[in-house]
Amino acid sequence: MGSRSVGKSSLTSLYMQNQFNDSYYPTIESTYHKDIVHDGITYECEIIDTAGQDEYSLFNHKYAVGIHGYILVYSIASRQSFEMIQTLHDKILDFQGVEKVCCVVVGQKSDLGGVRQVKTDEGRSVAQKLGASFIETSAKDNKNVQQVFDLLMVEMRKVFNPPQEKKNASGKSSAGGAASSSASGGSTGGGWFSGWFGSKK
Ligand SMILES: Nc1nc2c(ncn2[C@@H]2O[C@H](COP(=O)(O)OP(=O)(O)OP(=O)(O)O)[C@@H](O)[C@H]2O)c(=O)[nH]1
Repeated sequence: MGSRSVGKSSLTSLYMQNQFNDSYYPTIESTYHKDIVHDGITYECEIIDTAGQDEYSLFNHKYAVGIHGYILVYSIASRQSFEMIQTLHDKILDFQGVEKVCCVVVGQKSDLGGVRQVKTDEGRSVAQKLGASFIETSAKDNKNVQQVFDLLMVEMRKVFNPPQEKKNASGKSSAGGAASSSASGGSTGGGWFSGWFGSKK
């Protein structure tokens, strides 16, 4: 999610199809499916590329129900798009009725350093304030695109499918590896998140 033209579709299509398009076609909404392997577990993921938002856009309730994580994108060349990050995050919390969501804040178009309006540190500190991960990317230069989705997987795994504690021979607990999580899949408690974030294998 994020303001118009910050590069949400470009990030998604690069990640899904390894394609970048210089032309701009405003998105209505596109949904993609991908099996993502993270830490040895395959997750069936649904990725929704939304239309660009502004502060007056109505929040579509389907972006709150059954969604496990958010990629909030701004352009480093647009302060206005940066200011939308907090607004969007507030709307998400409001609609979900929770105090925290899994989130990655993305400063897109890092190739436009010459017309930068948002410093890297500003992006990082807003992400910190929201308890989110942070990364700057350039879809144009194919820089850090894969990492955006990896970071979100890390955030979501921590919350929805954490490695289980294992007892070792001495009886002491240690964090389990990937295999220990595979049986539980995404059903770590049911409720609103027991949708697609389930392990496949
Ligand atoms: N310089 C530069 N341009 C980019 C980058 N990513 C996308 N663009 C361009 O920015 C424009 C908008 O990109 P989109 O991916 O359509 O943006 P969007 O956020 O999906 O736009 P909406 O659908 O309106 O919300 C296009 O012309 C892209 O080619 C980037 O990393 N650097």
